[in-house]
Amino acid sequence: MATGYLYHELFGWHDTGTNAGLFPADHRMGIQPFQHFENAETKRRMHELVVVSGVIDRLTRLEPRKATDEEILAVHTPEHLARIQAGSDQPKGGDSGDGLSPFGPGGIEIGRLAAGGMIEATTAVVEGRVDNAYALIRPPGHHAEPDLGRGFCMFANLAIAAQAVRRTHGVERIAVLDWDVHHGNGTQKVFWNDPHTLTISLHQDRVFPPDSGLVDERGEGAGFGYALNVPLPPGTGRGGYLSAFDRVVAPAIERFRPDLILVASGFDANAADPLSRQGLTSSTYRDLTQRLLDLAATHCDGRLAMSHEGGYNPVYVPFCGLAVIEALAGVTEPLTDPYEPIFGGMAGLELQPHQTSVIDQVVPFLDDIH
Ligand SMILES: O=C(CCC1CCCC1)NO
Ligand SMILES: [Zn+2]
Repeated sequence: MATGYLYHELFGWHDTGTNAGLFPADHRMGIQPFQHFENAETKRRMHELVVVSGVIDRLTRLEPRKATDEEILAVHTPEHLARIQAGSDQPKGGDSGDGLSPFGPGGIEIGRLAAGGMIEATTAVVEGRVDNAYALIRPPGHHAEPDLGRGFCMFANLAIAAQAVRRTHGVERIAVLDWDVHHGNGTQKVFWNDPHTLTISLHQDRVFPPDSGLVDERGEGAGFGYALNVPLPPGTGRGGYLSAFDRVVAPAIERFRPDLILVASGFDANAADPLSRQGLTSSTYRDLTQRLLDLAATHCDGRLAMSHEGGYNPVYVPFCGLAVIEALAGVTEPLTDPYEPIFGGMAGLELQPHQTSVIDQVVPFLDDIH
């Protein structure tokens, strides 16, 4: 099993400042400066665990490149690209659009590298140079809409990669699973009218964007039925996620028969994340990945590529991310996650009736996938 792995030190230099990602320091309000939730540390620590664990030796190292204007404009508006460029030209940088997504001077170049990194990882999979791939990129992308960067995202990295391989390699049917704890609104919006791209988002109900990711968001026009949303209640753990996968994700992908599976891979559904209230541990991420590998093997010669998104606990995200990469690479003796007994041992992480009632609402929608 050849697994591609893409990371670059420049991803750690994407500068998100000290407003903690939400509010600028202001002593009059008691708000102290603190590094942005979306900071280099968590992703750098995940990379370092991939290296120190030795798993890096099992991977095929891929190199990012900068996405071109043409590749970015296949998804984004010229105005959005111009806004990012204008901010990047400022002495202190700018913001991707919503005021929560800052970047430093020259920041567009790192944004291009993130989007281009996912293009390279996805292309390597489509060309068969690797069986599957993980792009540990930054800034994240799944909230970025065609005309607006938001939720810490600058460019819609995964969507840009999907459109790029469509153009260069004629890939037709692409299934996207977003298991970041926040709704994949950007990816959904890009493909809202597109029956050739199935977007499935498993997320905490109305956590972010607060008015987004409801079960009745199903796509429009020819794309109706090709957007699926499973807004899981706060506190959902292993049982709810595996049930959502087995009852919604797997049958949807089986009906859709993709040529390629992409994952917006955020780890902020982990049980110790500051920006959500779910209860996942590394073993569930590993099991979700194995399930995807089985589906990819059955439907699209194993073609599976993952784009890193959120995840904000610098101690635990590395273990969750490593578990995914170990599964992709077919590691048979994975590193023990020391936190699994603590975080996975909490009460109530098995499937709950109120979680089943959400999943039950989505299952009938599978009939609209052809
Ligand atoms: O991880 C994220 C960012 C979520 C934050 C954006 C503003 C408040 C919550 N999205 O996947
Ligand atoms: Zn997130």
